Amino acid sequence: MQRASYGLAQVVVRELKARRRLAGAGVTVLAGKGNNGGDGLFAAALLARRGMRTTAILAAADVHPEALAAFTAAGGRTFRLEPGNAEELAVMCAGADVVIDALLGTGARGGLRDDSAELVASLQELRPRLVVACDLPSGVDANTGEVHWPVLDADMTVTFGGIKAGLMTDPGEGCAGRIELVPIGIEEFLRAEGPEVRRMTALDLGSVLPKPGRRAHKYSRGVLGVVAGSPRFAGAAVLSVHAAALAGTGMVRYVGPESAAGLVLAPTPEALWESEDPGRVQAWLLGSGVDGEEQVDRARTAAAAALTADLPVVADAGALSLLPDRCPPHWILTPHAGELATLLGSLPSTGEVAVTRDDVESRPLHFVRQAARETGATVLLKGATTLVASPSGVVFSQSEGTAWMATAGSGDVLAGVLGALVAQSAEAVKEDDGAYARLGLNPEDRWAAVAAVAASVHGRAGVLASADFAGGPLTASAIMAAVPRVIGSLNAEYDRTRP
Ligand SMILES: NC(=O)C1=CN([C@@H]2O[C@H](COP(=O)(O)OP(=O)(O)OC[C@H]3O[C@@H](n4cnc5c(N)ncnc54)[C@H](OP(=O)(O)O)[C@@H]3O)[C@@H](O)[C@H]2O)[C@@H](O)CC1
Ligand SMILES: [K+]
Repeated sequence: MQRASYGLAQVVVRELKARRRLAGAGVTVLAGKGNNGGDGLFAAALLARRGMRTTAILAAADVHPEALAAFTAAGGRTFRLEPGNAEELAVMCAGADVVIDALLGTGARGGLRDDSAELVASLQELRPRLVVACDLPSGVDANTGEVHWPVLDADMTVTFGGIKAGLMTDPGEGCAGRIELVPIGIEEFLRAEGPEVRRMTALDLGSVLPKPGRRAHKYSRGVLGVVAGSPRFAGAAVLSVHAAALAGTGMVRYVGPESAAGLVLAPTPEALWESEDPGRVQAWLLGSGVDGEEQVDRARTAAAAALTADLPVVADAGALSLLPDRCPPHWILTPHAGELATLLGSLPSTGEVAVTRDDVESRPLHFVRQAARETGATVLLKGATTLVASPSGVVFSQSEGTAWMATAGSGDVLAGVLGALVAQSAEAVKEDDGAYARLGLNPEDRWAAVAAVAASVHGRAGVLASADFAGGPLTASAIMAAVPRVIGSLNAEYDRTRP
């Protein structure tokens, strides 16, 4: 607890310094009855000893006694939250340079209640200057990221020992701001337990991104068959094929109507076109923009061929309705929240209970796991934070992108990047001592890692492309154009820093 509160106080000092508000700063801590409130009060005591004006709002009759004693001994003022004074206290809190939210931590059941809920709802409206959440924003479920409103949106969350699953999963992640991890000595234990939700670091990405050997040729580097687009939605095929080519696959074979093929080949003359059977491929990308009987038939034929030949498949958009009864883990589905709701509704186990887009957005971790478990496929759920679940329950969370990426065609680019990585990675995933095995993943969970790599590369490409425009808006084409630079810099960083 001392390490946690010391780490919290240090981060607050650093943050105030960066904002040039350190001298004589006003600090208010909202303290609940558990150890989270204790951490907040001990941290505020340290800040009081540095000369800051510290105030505690005590949200329970019996807060952590030692922490409260330390706080008052350091000169902190206390106010008790009582029926009827929440609004008045909220106005007072809003004037502070920093508000520390230490109402509820990992021991919470449900969300803020009664007066605490009223205080936080009022304070949220008043938009305090700087909010730092202690361990996690109060009201966010540490294990699932599900949120019991109201929650005070944090600018940053100082979390202890390990990054909780709920801070890597929306909607919780959306309330947490920047995450700062403070080690408290339990990290080895947590590592042994294995993380609930994983996140690929730049080093992880560099270790698994496919790199051609000296004797590589286009066939050895992975041939991707693509059934995408249609006369009506030709753009989806144009984008996914070009993105796949940029993400380093040896060759793309496009299967579709001649009218779409003309458009596809114009920006990507490297691709080959077949109206029907494309010959040998290492993987398939099915679905983006597939529409109309003929193109749906091509996607269905390719899906059946993939199943027979045991080839990996990326199933996007239209192909989500062409799945076999049971998919293998090397089928990677890429729905957004609305498509996942539809998919879940079509499964026998959930068909009785309608799942809506809102349900998926409120409980993405729950539903992505359910979809993977029940389809047998690896499921990548697109969103501000992209979650990837393997059928065994292993989950990756990647959140590198920017909100500007919520633009038409962005998902087609992701599908193309993922298709390219899948076509190139099929051999590496099978190796017992290869890069994926070194991540400590069982073979069936490695496809989720491949999908997480694609999500991360896509997100990083969006950020890089937006930076080219001083952080401005993006098109899908701009995201796509940045993909080779992202792959190049991740590989270079890995070569520079690998163990
Ligand atoms: N674990 C570790 O190794 C370390 C943990 N550390 C810290 O401890 C924190 C966890 O502390 P914690 O277990 O005391 O939980 P926390 O959330 O502060 O309080 C829960 C209490 O509040 C109550 N309560 C429950 N729900 C409620 C609700 N909805 N609304 C109102 N009240 C509610 C409930 O009491 P009850 O209602 O059952 O009487 C319960 O007693 C963790 O986040 C981190 O900050 C660090 O110091 C480093 C090491
Ligand atoms: K908290």
